[in-house]
Amino acid sequence: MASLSDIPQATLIHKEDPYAAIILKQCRDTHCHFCFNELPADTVPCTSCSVPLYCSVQCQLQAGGYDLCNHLRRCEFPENLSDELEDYVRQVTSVGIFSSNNEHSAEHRHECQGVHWPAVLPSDIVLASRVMMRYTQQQGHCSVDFNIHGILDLCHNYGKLSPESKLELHIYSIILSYCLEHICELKLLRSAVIASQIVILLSQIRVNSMAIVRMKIPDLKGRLDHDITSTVEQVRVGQAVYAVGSFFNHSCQPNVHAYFLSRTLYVRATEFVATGHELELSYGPQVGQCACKDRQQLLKDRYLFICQCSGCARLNPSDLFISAYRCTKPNCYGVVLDSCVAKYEKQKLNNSCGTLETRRTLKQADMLDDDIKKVAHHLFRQTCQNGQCEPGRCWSCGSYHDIEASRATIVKAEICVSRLQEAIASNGVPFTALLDALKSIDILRMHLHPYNKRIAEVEDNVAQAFCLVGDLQAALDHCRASVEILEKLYDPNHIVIGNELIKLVSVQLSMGHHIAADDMDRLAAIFSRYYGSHADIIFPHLQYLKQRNLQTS
Ligand SMILES: C[S@@+](CC[C@H](N)C(=O)[O-])C[C@H]1O[C@@H](n2cnc3c(N)ncnc32)[C@H](O)[C@@H]1O
Repeated sequence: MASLSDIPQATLIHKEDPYAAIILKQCRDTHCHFCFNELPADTVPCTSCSVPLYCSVQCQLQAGGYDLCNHLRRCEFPENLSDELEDYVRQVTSVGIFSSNNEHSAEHRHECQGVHWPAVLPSDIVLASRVMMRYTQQQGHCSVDFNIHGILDLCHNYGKLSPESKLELHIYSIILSYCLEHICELKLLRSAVIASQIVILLSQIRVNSMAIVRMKIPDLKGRLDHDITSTVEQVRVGQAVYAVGSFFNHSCQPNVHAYFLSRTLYVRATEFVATGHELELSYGPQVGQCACKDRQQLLKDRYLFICQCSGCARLNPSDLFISAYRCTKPNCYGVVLDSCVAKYEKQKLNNSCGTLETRRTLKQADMLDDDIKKVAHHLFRQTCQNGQCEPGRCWSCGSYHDIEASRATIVKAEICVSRLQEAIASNGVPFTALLDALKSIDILRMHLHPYNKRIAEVEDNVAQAFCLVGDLQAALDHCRASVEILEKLYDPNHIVIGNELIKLVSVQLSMGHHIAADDMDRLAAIFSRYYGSHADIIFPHLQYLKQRNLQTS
């Protein structure tokens, strides 16, 4: 997926409804089975089987239960339909919701009649059935003798699956073809061939389906501002296949951001993208979130590919800092890496620039970030080859750091951090737990690089604890200390920084401080870069903070 023209930052570049979607099992009682929004108190069940719950009649109609579909196909309206609803039904049927070649298909229809597939079968298996049924509904016939894996024409990774996973797919394929033939009365011609094609469809769905997420934000009214220091959380509510959205590759430093309103996928450019450049979103891990080796491992385990994005291929400061130890020499900012991280980072250098000789001739120093020059000075010298960039050696001055001894000390310090986390979870923080955690931060800072992510995490925990005990000034100081580190690990305009700024701003408002217009503008700019005008819908607390700030001024 590459840009055909220059794309300005924050531009909405893609909007798409899913080809097929399904609610996750754990959300069946809490979220609408069609739009995936939270269910209101008055839920609307399916008219035929009462199993799926919807937030409104509109969603119920669009999902299309068996009876409803049959009535509407015959242009009859169920007797108990109100005038208002009848109007709505006329409207949706006239735009083709239940006609052939429709935009939305009646995705629940074939699962209605008490069969209840989504409660029994794994989500991706139900998704496969929905893909096939939608295709046959569009084609207007009830037999299948075609290229099932050609319906979506997406890539798959069947060849890379373990024998156990392959066997599992074959078993589910047989179950699915049996269900489609015997329950949905779908005629699967040449069923042995069809079963093997369903296997490929299933592996396509495993590679290409996306998790639909919602932001979990509590009602802020009546709560203290500093109560929202740790509240923004992404919750997976559904799984869906988007025919075009599936073509975006992954990058650990993405230039586009995907989010959802109802079940619609939105993709927005988070930076300027020049003509011809690849448009890449993140499937999960990102630079700044975890070390390169952990990102690679996660993508390999979950998606079975070795990530070749620019974030993993090129040296970047974040990957050097994120798990580094500090140099023993005072005032030296050099990174000290353990053997595993050092191996990865040196490999990147070799991949991008070849031999040391080439590196010198390429004037590598000009190509690298200033931060890298500061913390890994030896990358530009021959001494790197002679052991200065070995594990345990500072990559800037070459001093030796006993990593094993540091690890042992850190393990002890972490015990106090765990105690503090437990106290936060139980909403009661004893003073001694807080004091011990403060000592732990000092120990971490003595052994870890100043931009090591663990320090940011512990600073954040301590900020939360100070909020709970009501010492907001201390909370603010620790929150700032955490943000300062995160700004070194992520782009300063990354959404993660936006979320951290919300915490900072809300603590400041609780203290009665007025927030500088610059800070509010920065916050708004970050959120609109990722969510455009949808930011206020998805994050209602942004508006709340703006109003509170006006009241404070
Ligand atoms: C959802 S598809 C993306 C579109 C796919 N590249 C195509 O041409 O249809 C996901 C697959 O693309 C490949 N892929 C995506 N991002 C990648 C990356 N950063 N490095 C290597 N392979 C990647 C992997 O094979 C992965 O299983």
